[in-house]
Amino acid sequence: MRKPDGKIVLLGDMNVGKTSLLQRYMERRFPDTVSTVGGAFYLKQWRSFNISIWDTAGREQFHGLGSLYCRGAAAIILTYDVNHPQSLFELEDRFLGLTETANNDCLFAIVGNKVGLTSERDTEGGEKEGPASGKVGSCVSTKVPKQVQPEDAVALYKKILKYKMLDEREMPAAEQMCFETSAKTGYNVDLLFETLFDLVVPMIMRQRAEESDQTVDIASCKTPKQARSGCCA
Ligand SMILES: Nc1nc2c(ncn2[C@@H]2O[C@H](COP(=O)(O)OP(=O)(O)OP(=O)(O)O)[C@@H](O)[C@H]2O)c(=O)[nH]1
Ligand SMILES: [Mg+2]
Repeated sequence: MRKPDGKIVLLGDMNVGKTSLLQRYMERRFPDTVSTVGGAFYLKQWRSFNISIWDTAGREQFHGLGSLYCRGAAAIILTYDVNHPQSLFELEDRFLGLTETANNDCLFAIVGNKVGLTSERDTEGGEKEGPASGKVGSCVSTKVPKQVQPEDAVALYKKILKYKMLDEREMPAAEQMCFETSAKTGYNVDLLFETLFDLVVPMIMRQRAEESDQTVDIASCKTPKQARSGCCA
């Protein structure tokens, strides 16, 4: 298998929908998930480049692995659940510190997943409590009001650039890098991943160009003996 040319890592609290987002994008479906153990990756070919996309476990017990997965990352997707403000706070408190091992010019996307989440309420207006409640009746779906607003994500993005001492003028704008998604319906999921691929590809090309500048072409190098002229050559 060819070594990936670039790496993108999904980070965020358990249950925010990291695995679901990745499966929605790569497999075009929204299957039942189980909480991730450790990490796993998909390979995506984008133009002529191979990009690995890493899914990580949000569970506290796997926290220590996060910085290993972030090593050499070109982009990190910090994921939260728009219905759980705590999951946004956790990004700053618990997950940002794991990104120290990423590339110096690593990009950050802030993703609020589960937009348009609905809860089923019966016609009396009470919230459906699931099969155990024993309630029977006609149900209507109502949208759960979002608990986290896009401005909160934008504020976090700007804070991250400051924390990383990255120049805001040289980085993609917050509006380009903050997304609201639904892994369930697919809303904005392609946009998220493909925006990142398009940003990561020039980084890979730049890195390659820098590496080839530093490479010494042994064949074209003359040994001191060959280079010398005169009677002893
Ligand atoms: N309604 C709705 N549910 C979602 C969405 N995304 C994920 N879920 C549900 O949220 C739960 C958790 O999703 P996962 O993708 O497993 O979450 P995770 O972030 O990978 O969790 P860990 O692996 O434990 O870190 C599952 O029951 C999903 O079906 C979404 O966009 N909308
Ligand atoms: Mg998972």
